Amino acid sequence: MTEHLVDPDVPRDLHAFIAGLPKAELHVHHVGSASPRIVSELAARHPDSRVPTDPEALVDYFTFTDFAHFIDVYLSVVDLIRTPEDVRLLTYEVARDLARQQVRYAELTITPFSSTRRGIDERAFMDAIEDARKAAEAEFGTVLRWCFDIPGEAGLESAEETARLATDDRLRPEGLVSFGLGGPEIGVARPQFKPYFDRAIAAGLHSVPHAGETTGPETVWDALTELRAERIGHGTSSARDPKLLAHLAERRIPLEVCPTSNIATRAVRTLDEHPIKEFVRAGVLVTINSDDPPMFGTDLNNEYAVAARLLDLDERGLAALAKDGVEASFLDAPGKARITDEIDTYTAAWLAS
Ligand SMILES: Nc1ncnc2c1ncn2[C@@H]1O[C@H](CCC(=O)c2cccc(C(=O)O)c2)[C@@H](O)[C@H]1O
Ligand SMILES: [Zn+2]
Repeated sequence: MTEHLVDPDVPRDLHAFIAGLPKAELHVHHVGSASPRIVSELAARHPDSRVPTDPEALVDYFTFTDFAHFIDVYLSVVDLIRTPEDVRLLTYEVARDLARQQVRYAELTITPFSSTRRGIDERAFMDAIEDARKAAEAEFGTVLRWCFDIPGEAGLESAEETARLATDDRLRPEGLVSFGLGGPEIGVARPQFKPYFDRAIAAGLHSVPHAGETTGPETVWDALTELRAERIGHGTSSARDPKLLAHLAERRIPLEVCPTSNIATRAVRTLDEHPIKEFVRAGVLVTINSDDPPMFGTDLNNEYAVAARLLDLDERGLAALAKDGVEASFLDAPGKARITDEIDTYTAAWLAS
């Protein structure tokens, strides 16, 4: 258990239960998962960068005044990833961190446009992530899948490039399962990305845009109707629209909730004001995720502890939440059954001990 992440309002044995609970992570960004050790190693390699090399100094560097500041800092870390070997190392180390938390399956959001526009060869980029994915599965037992997201603020050029990389049979990596849209939402209307989502969906990819993180519920409606979203990244502002909540519940469209992220980017003021309780009350399928864990001083286990506190969950409630994450994933049925059975076996043994 990472000591600084022990929530004093959550019993220690519940933290221990969470630490051993098999889990799925559905909303976590590739570069945003770089540990302080990796970030400082890359920063030392590239002394022209403004990113601090001292892991202690990173805590201050990763304190954000608002969402725009977060994206600015995020891009300074993106700037540190310059070679295919940087990409491979990052991906492999992210898998190691996930495996340590008993994450059995993760859909990692990758922004290939940010790397190819910075000069990394597209073929070498795909080979690097696939090589890391296969090594991680063989060595840690954690299954990784990819979501390629459009960095919406970078414009339609980035949408075109992301759709091309995701749908070209010669480039598209085997681990790719979904297509997303990230970055700031203000001034970046979702409907303009419809043709790119149409292409990705026609190529067999699932639609998982961010929506309603920093703008209102109308953005979530746009993601549903225009981008045919099957899950919503964050969807925080959905709580302001009862019709939308009813729609999400009825259609079983999961929300990828990342509570600590919403506080760190100042999308929500405090954890106690987080709308997760409203989502559950409305019958919406809630999944718990970490978004950019080291940048937000969290990890997936801590997000489960936060959820336990906000939703007043015991071991059975946490196991149900973990199973909802598996259910909402894009794993095949046997893969889902395997993790769900593991969760049940683990929970029964814990409660019997
Ligand atoms: N909570 C989050 N909510 C939303 N997105 C999040 C979140 N966490 C991480 N991201 C990531 O932020 C990036 C944004 C990148 C971006 O806007 C941009 C704009 C202009 C140029 C370039 C460039 O690369 O040159 C990039 C995306 O990669 C996205 O995956
Ligand atoms: Zn995100």
